[in-house]
Order: sequence, then structure tokens, then C-alpha cells
Amino acid sequence: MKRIVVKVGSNVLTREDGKLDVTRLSAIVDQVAWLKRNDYEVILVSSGAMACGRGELKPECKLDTVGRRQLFSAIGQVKLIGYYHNLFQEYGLRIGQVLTMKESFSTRGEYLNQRACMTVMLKNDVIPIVNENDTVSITELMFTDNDELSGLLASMMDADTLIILSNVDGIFDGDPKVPTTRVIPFVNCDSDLSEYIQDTKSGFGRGGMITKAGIARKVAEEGIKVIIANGTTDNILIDLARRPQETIHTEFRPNSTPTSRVKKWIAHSESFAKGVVHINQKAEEALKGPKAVSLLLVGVTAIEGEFEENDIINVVGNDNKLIAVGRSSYASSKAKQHIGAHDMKPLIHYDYLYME
Ligand SMILES: Nc1ncnc2c1ncn2[C@@H]1O[C@H](COP(=O)(O)OP(=O)(O)O)[C@@H](O)[C@H]1O
Ligand SMILES: N[C@@H](CCC(=O)OP(=O)(O)O)C(=O)O
Repeated sequence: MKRIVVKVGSNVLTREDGKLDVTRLSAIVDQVAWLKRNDYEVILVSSGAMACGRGELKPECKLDTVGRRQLFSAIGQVKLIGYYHNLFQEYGLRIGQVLTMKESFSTRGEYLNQRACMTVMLKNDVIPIVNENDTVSITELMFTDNDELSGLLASMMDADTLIILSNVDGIFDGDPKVPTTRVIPFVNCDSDLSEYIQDTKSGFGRGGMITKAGIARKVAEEGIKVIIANGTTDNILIDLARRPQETIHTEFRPNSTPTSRVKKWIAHSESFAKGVVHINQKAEEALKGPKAVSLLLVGVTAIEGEFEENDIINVVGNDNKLIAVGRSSYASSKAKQHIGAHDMKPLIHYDYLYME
């Protein structure tokens, strides 16, 4: 059985007037039902709460961005999940709602709890329908958008494929509005797409194509195939499953050596880091080299923050650019005492070191 995470973006589910496109939502349900009949396990990450709420009421007074988000998503999520419930029920399929937030993945324990929740649903043939809990996740620890959430889930659930549905056919080799630009069919983990992607977002989306491509690359590096395709195209999910070669999309080719489960967790934990470790040029070269190496204290030049053994820490080079994320084998107090020291156990063992 193949496990797929399907992310349906705001732009797929929103009409031009900002309200929910029920016809499109229904078409997505039809396609997911087809996937289920064809032995795919599906986790659906669905945006659309705001779109659903927007059409429901006119606020009594002028609201700021946070207030609007809280109000509309609170009303909208109920309606959104109601549509999914009714439409999937027509196919005899059971759904479950998962509202989550970035903080719910911040420790290994919480991460495993989220995984257990999804696993028990899949085992019982329930389709998880996931969205960020927009009513309460308003801090800087918000997901950039649901692309980030779907990448995290695909990685956490060891999915075979992550399909990100947006309102474009894939990543274009220039501005998608220019008629001469074309969709890039394949992207390798090490390709640089920065010259192609514009810093524009479609009407109702949050992250834009830059974050989508960043997430896609990270997930593909972990050994999961990532597809970016157009969710407004009829039967796109069925066509991607049945005749991918003839179906327009961008595929991020998965790395052939899959990442271990614990590294996958670390890979998506950068924002929960409790400390920052600065390393010298030689250490940076060693980490980036072809051999698998641990980070030794001898290459460390400075340590910021207070952390305990097993906390997540970020590793930066001379230019302060993030090089790696890892799990510390020391508390910061002890590590700071031994900066530059030889013959000590590694600060981050290779098994717990994820290179950016
Ligand atoms: N090179 C590119 N190829 C495709 N889309 C691009 C590119 N550069 C920028 N974009 C923009 O990214 C948008 C999709 O991202 P986003 O607004 O976050 O959608 P969603 O809500 O579906 O996640 C497209 O509508 C397009 O305007
Ligand atoms: N959680 C929000 C959507 C977040 C968002 O816009 O994400 P995206 O569809 O990736 O641009 C909602 O349900 O309205």
C-alpha cells in the first residue's frame, strides 16, 4: 500500500471572491475516494478554513489580521470539515479532524504523540484531514503555511509521496504568467531554483512558491518523492497516479538513501533549537564533506543559549548561515567549558546531525 500526503492549498479551494469553492472541494473528495479504492493510504492536509469563514459573517467592528484569522478560521473550520464529512460519507469513507500547531512538534515526545495519532487513524481506515489550528497558533512559531505542515507530516509518517496542489501546473522556469515559460518536470535535490521563482503569492495563499520549493527539496532529500501540481485541473490526482508521464507537474526526485526517523525529526526542528553553535572553517568543511562525521568540540568557536543534553541546537558557520541542526550530547554549561577541546565525545553525534 502506498502512503500519500496530499496538500490542498488555499488557492485551490478559494473562489475569486475569497469564499470556499465547494465544487472544487467536492472534486478533491472524489479523487481521494478513487485513491482509497485503489489501495492508497491518504493523509489530506487541507487549507480553506479562512475561505469558509469569510463568507459566513460580517464582523461587528474592524478587526486586525490576528482577530480576522481567529474569527474566520474558527467559524470556517467547522464548516470545512462538515463538507468533507458529508462528501466522504457518500463514499462510505470515514474522516477524522486533526488541528495542530508547530509547537505540538517541538519535543521528540510531542512529535511521537502526533505520529501515534495519525497512525491510529490510518490503522482504522480513517482519513486524517489536517489543518493548522489557526485560532491559537498566532505566535512566531506559526507554520509558514500548510506546505511546511504537509512536509513535516510526510516526513513524520514515512510517506512515499507528498503531493502539493496549488493553482499552478508546477514550478515554471520563469514567471508563470509569461506564455513562453514552461514547467520544470524534474528537480534534483541539489538544483538551484532561485533564478526561476518570483517572490509573488497567489491571492489567498500564505507562503508562496519559494517556501513550497524549499520544503519540497528538504522532503525529497529525506527520500520522499514530492510533486507540485495544479489542483484546479480535473482529475489531477488520478492522472498523477495513473499516467504521471503524461501529466504536467514538477517532481522533486527523492534521495536514494533514505534518512533515519530520528534525523527526519531533527530536520524539521530548526525553529525549536535552544542554542546556536558557531564552528570554524575546517569544521564546516568536514561536516560538508563526503564522509559522515560528527561535530567535535575542537571545531567549535562559540556557543549561544542555554540547553540541556538531548536538546536541539543549530550549527552556524562564519557567516552565521545555518549549516546543520542536531541533538546535543552535552548541556550548554558543560559544552561551553570545553570549547575547542580535543579528545572529548562529539557535541553532536553523526546519527543526530542533519545537514541543511
Ligand atoms: N517559478 C514559479 N513557478 C510557479 N509559480 C510561481 C513561480 N514563482 C512564483 N510563483 C507563484 O507561486 C504561487 C503559488 O504559491 P501559493 O500562493 O503559496 O499557493 P498555495 O496557496 O496553493 O499554497 C503561484 O500562484 C505563482 O503566482
Ligand atoms: N490554515 C489556513 C491556510 C493556511 C495557508 O494559507 O496555507 P496555504 O494554502 O499553504 O497558502 C486556512 O485553513 O485557511
